[in-house]
Amino acid sequence: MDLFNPHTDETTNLLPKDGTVNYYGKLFSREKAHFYRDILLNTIEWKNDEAIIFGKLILTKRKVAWYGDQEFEYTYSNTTKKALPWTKELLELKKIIEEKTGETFNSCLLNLYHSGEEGMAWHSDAEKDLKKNGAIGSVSFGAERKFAFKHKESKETVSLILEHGSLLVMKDETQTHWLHRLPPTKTTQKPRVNLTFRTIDLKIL
Ligand SMILES: O=C(O)CCC(=O)C(=O)O
Ligand SMILES: [Fe+2]
Repeated sequence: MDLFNPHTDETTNLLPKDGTVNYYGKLFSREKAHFYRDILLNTIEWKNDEAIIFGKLILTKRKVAWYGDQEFEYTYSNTTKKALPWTKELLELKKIIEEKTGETFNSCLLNLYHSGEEGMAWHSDAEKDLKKNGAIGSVSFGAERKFAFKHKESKETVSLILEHGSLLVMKDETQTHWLHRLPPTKTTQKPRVNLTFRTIDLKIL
């Protein structure tokens, strides 16, 4: 199913069952979105992501960065990362997303896709350090890209386009029952910056 339904808004659950995904559309004017895209490209400490797969250290083309309230250590893909302190713009964005969604976040994982050739494979964000069923606020700047969900059992899919300056929220049981991915595409050579605001569960650290 493709969701290009003009009647959906941020109160519409895009998933038919087993989780909640809300698309808020563009939160920023074109100018403001350009401003955040450029400042994030230039001020974030981007690094190629490291993963250990079958015992081998792999470096991704995509770049990542992790920021948070304190120096949390966060483990995924068998590697441990330490959060950097918030930058001015990340704190501004965190506040805007918290006010929009009524949720709170204590960390943010950022992804930089240099062009449409780079994407992210099917996965769910249910690492043990993340608050269970906590909301994830995903903000996109730069190239518009398709984003897709696939139910783990029924294999149903739902997809949408993430626009420049937009917000998507995944919450409730979404990570337990659905995978998501950012498919690679030949339709753009332009970069995209994605921010996923998350809550690390401090009780288990
Ligand atoms: O780039 C995106 O929109 C999604 C990134 C993502 O799924 C993740 O960082 O876990
Ligand atoms: Fe994800």
